[in-house]
Amino acid sequence: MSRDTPSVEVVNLNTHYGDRHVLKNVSLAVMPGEIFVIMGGSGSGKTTLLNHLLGLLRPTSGTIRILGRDINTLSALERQDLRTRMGVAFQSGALFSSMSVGDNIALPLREHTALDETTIGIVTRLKLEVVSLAGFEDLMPSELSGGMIKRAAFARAIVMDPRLLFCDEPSAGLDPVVASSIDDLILRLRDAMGMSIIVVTHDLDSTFKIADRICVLDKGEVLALDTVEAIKNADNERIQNLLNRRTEEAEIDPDAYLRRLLGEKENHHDTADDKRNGL
Ligand SMILES: Nc1ncnc2c1ncn2[C@@H]1O[C@H](COP(=O)(O)OP(=O)(O)OP(=O)(O)O)[C@@H](O)[C@H]1O
Repeated sequence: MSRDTPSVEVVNLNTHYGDRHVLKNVSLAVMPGEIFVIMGGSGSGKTTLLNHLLGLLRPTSGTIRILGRDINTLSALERQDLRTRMGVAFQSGALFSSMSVGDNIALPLREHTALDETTIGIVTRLKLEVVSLAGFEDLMPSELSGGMIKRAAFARAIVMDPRLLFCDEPSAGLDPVVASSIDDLILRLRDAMGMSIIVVTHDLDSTFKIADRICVLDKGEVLALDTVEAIKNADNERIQNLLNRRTEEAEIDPDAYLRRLLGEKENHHDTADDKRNGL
């Protein structure tokens, strides 16, 4: 495969759930070494598109080529071979709770390679080091923090040195500092391993930090596909609405929100009115 062959190429993809048309003529191409972010509001079709790229759904019409192969024409064996060149870091981490971190990460090597246990141990420890979890192989997933679980999921996703890495909502459920460190990890993985990385997210801060290009989905359509700068400066009203939604959310005062949820009244003791009223 040449450097000019897209790692992922989607042409005129259409999907229906029953009568519902959920992906409408979606076309895109992800180039080698590119971090490509699929973003959009809830229900815009991000997960459906990701599931297509992973070969988990069949489209109503359209073509999907992964690493140069049309995934809907592959035999079961060819499909399995292709899967070994794709890594997936799921939203929840999806580690097996009954296995140690090291065994979770070694699993793809044990299932898909003939490597001996010594080599598997070395590769596992190397990948843990890449995600800054060196020395954690004997812990159980329940002993890890949310951010560490995501890191371990990344270690497992890259253990076979994939050409293509998929990340589903990598920053979901993390506080901003930990989320930002996961963004740094994604950038570092791309720079160190040169793979294409496809990230599905609705986190705008993360998108703007890591993306080479952004595909904005809206109601199943590609609303825009461009660089960070171009998306930020787009004068399309629907894109601006998506970007502004973040601004509105960021303006919510978390303490006031919590007080409202608890049914507490606003505290007026320091207001000018209270002082005037002698309170
Ligand atoms: N299995 C299903 N059967 C029927 N409709 C579905 C199914 N899965 C998703 N949908 C619908 O398809 C549309 C796209 O859903 P999808 O989950 O791909 O969106 P999304 O962008 O990933 O949303 P979110 O960010 O909330 O996860 C939505 O209207 C959703 O209700």
